[in-house]
Amino acid sequence: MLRHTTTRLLNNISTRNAINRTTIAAALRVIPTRKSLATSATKSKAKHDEDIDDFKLVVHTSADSKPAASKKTAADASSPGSNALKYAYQERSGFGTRPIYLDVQATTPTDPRVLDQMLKFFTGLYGNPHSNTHSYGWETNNEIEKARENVAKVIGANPKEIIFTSGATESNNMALKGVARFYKKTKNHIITTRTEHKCVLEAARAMKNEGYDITFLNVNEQGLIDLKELEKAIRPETCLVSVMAVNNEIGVMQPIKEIGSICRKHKVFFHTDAAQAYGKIPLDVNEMNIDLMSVSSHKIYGPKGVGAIYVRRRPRVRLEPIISGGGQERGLRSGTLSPPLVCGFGEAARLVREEYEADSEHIKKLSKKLTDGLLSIEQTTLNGSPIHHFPGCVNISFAYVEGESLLMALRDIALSSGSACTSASLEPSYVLHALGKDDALAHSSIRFGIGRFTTEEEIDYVIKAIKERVEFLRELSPLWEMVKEGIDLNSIEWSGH
Ligand SMILES: Cc1ncc(COP(=O)(O)O)c(C=O)c1O
Ligand code: FES
Repeated sequence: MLRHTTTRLLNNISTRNAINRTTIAAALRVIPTRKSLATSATKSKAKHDEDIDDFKLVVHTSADSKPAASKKTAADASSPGSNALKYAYQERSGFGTRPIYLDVQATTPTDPRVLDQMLKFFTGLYGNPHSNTHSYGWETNNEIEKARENVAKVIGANPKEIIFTSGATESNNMALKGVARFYKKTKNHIITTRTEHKCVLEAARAMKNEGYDITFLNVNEQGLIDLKELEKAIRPETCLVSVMAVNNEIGVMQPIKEIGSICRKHKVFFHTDAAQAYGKIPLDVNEMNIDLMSVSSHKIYGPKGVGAIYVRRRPRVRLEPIISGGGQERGLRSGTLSPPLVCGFGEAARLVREEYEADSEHIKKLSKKLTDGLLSIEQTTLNGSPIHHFPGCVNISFAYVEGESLLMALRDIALSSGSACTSASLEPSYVLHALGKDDALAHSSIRFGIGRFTTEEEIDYVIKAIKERVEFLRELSPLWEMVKEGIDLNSIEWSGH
């Protein structure tokens, strides 16, 4: 019955068949008809009807309610394209019109096949997987162990080395705090980098407050650490090196295998935050000498609120648990597991292996198209190494355009700047700063995330929309006017007030 509901929701896609990403993407969204758009425009109907033949891109955004506003906006500069989609999509899921989703580093949509696997745990299979005195417990536990195997296979690990957690944030905290606390009698030094995710930086800061010494490695202008600097930083009292595999803001891939061999040579444990890398780039814990790895389900089309930490058994890594209790998960993470989440994660992990080639090829192709399209706009730069780079994360600076204004003008595309506009703080991205970008450039940078369900039509639309809106915003900028006149802005002495 529930399976039927999901299936109906998915517009009769047989979720057991091999994936057809276009079919699934199309089932999740439908291009709005003129009629539906016309009814959504409540005000100035006459004006709207008049405009209906040259729809403004903005009418499909959250600004839908005021499509006929007289004030000229950046989006007014845009007009429908030829190859590109005419409009951002509308979802059929009952959540109204939505922008195109290009924020897959924040989270990915749940794959319908994952949801199908999860539903049975809310109905028949409700046993506690840790109950070992009856079949309710055994049957759920069997499913959990299948999930563990699927999660382990992606990185060449033994299933016994996988500990389920609530996500990569918890796993990162376990690695940094757990290892450091376990070895505190003899070791008190942790090495990490300046471009880690906040949860690693904050966990490191917490350990500093507990008296540990922390080295934050710098990165070069490409976003890469220097291996010699890493080797020099290792001391006899270093307990852990933690370096992320793929950066969430700029997609830069650190040389994980080389870092692993340096750490092994010096007998220091190596942890990597692979939240953005797991299932997306090749990772093998043995080949790369990785001792601990954090992964997250919702970055690979699985449910949110679940993840795992890989903890090597030989040579054994010891860590002090941060959650105490009934001793589940080898005593490292107490608490009853959530079977729907864990098994959804397991199915997502099975699918990333099965779809690896197709996903990688799809993402690479769309990424090239997007990058080429956006870099053809003058005065734009790709942030981070173009070579050591996961193509599904493209971060571009648009000089002389304020990031906030650009995001405002792009409300029909769900994007993130990784800077002030998307967070409560007013600081530009610390990651771009670490690469040596100045405030202005860091402020004009946008991250584009491409995933399994992104379509070529969406990319065509995005390229066109960005070109038009960057041009429009630059036309409003006195700085841009000066640049066009050939004035060297660095030669100007600005008067202070
Ligand atoms: C690199 C990185 N580490 C950790 C996390 C946190 O993952 P989770 O949401 O599973 O806690 C994220 C997610 O934003 C991430 O991108
Ligand atoms: S304040 Fe938003 S990008 Fe600078």
